[in-house]
Amino acid sequence: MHKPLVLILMGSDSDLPIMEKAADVLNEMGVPYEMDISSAHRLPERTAEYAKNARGRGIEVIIAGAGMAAHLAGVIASHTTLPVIGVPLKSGALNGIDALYSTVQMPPGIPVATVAIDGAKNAAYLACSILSIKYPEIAERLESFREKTRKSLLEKSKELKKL
Ligand SMILES: Nc1c(C(=O)O)ncn1[C@@H]1O[C@H](COP(=O)(O)O)[C@@H](O)[C@H]1O
Repeated sequence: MHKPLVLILMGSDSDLPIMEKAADVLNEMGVPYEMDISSAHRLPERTAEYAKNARGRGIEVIIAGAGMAAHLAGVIASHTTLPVIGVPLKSGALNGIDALYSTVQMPPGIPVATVAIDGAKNAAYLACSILSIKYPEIAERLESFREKTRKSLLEKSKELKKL
């Protein structure tokens, strides 16, 4: 069993249906990951420990997903210099706009690379891109995924023209 390179954290188990899409992509890409629930609001000490220990445990990228007042990714970024990818989640009365703003609007020096609302898949692809700098096999898998997407779209275009 390979040691996890990506840590996926989410603020609540209610975030799992979206956040497991990041796990699906990492599985497809053959990237070992670890996934857990940890809230900066409800479990502040544990969340800080997760972030502080991540690099020492061999984690290279962190993906953090949360809805509403989504401080999880930013708080994690404040405790580590690893790249942190934030996924604002659609939850609560404001449909994810609250989570988007609170994830993306970080003060200078503590960046969170923020993907779209519910963009868990792209968070995983971005994690793969970051890892591809060091791991040529991940770069190759990304290339072949892009090639597959390209071919499938061209095929669909051909089918459409037949109609
Ligand atoms: N934004 C945060 C944080 C945090 O930022 O630390 N912890 C939980 N939450 C979010 O609260 C929403 C409602 O959570 P519940 O469904 O557990 O009530 C979830 O989307 C979660 O990510």
